Amino acid sequence: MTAPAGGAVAFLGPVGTFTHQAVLTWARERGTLGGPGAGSDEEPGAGPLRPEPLGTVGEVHDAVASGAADRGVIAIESSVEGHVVPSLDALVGSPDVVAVDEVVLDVSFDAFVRPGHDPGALTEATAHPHGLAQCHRFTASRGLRAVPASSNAAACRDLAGHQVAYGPRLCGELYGLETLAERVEDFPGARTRFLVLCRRDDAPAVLRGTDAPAWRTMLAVTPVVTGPGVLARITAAFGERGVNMSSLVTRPLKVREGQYVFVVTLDAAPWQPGVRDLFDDLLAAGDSLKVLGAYPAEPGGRGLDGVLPDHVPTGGVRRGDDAATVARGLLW
Ligand SMILES: O=C(O)C(=O)Cc1ccccc1
Repeated sequence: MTAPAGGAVAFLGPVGTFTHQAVLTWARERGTLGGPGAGSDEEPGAGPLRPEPLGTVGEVHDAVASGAADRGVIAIESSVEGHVVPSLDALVGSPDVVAVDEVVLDVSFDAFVRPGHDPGALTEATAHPHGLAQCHRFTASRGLRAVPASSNAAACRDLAGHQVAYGPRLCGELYGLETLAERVEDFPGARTRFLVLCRRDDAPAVLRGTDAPAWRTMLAVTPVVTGPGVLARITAAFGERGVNMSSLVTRPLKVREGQYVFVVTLDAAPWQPGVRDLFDDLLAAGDSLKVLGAYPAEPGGRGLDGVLPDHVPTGGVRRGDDAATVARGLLW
């Protein structure tokens, strides 16, 4: 896929968010970059693709849906915190916007303070909710109160003298801040996946112009008739058609308690063998389906080595454990 020449790319701003870095990475990998906001990543002779910082993920969706932006980039999933729920719900709820590409970034947070701050007067830590969640230990060790911000860069830009902000290293320089500590995240090596959005009506042409060895599809499956075994029926259909499911997330339909949409990621494109048959099986069973995105799969794939015994939740039990351990893990 190439980035659209001359197009605006909307992202969660202000300048300096991780999402901004995702835009720059995507433009470098797939196409061209230039114009205001491109900063030091502007390449000589590159075409004028314009990063456009917006205030919220909702505004990014609206800009893409209305045509004000050619593409939008949103953070969708962290390897530590899981899905960015407002981004996921916006995609599930949008009739006009779909994902056509993916960018994955390493994410590390530095802790910033205002120059000249009183060290004894620091009472709050501020960042995007995912930033706060990923730096929980630092916040707790300093006895700070967590205050959510619309983005990590917004927290840095608007930092008050009694606050510590968590954000990308670049934000220190951008917003004239002092670095209190580097790499303050609880789990080093965290990665965040970002999706590149375009208008649903433009997606088939964009995807036809994309050459990739492997694909993923994000699909919303809503069983209209619920009852025992519904999820088993859906997962069995995947097995019967030989389509691998690499992620399954449940989100409430919001209109009525106890009703859910399943957001499934499958390791194939909608046009690949078996997938259309799978969709037909689910439609025949009465499910409502919506493809939320189709994009080239990250090289190497995910979880192919299996889950290491040390990495399963502590207190979980397995075949071969003694009876007392099993009884404790399963409660009886
Ligand atoms: O706030 C930011 O910098 C974002 O781009 C959203 C986000 C928050 C936490 C991890 C990755 C992206």
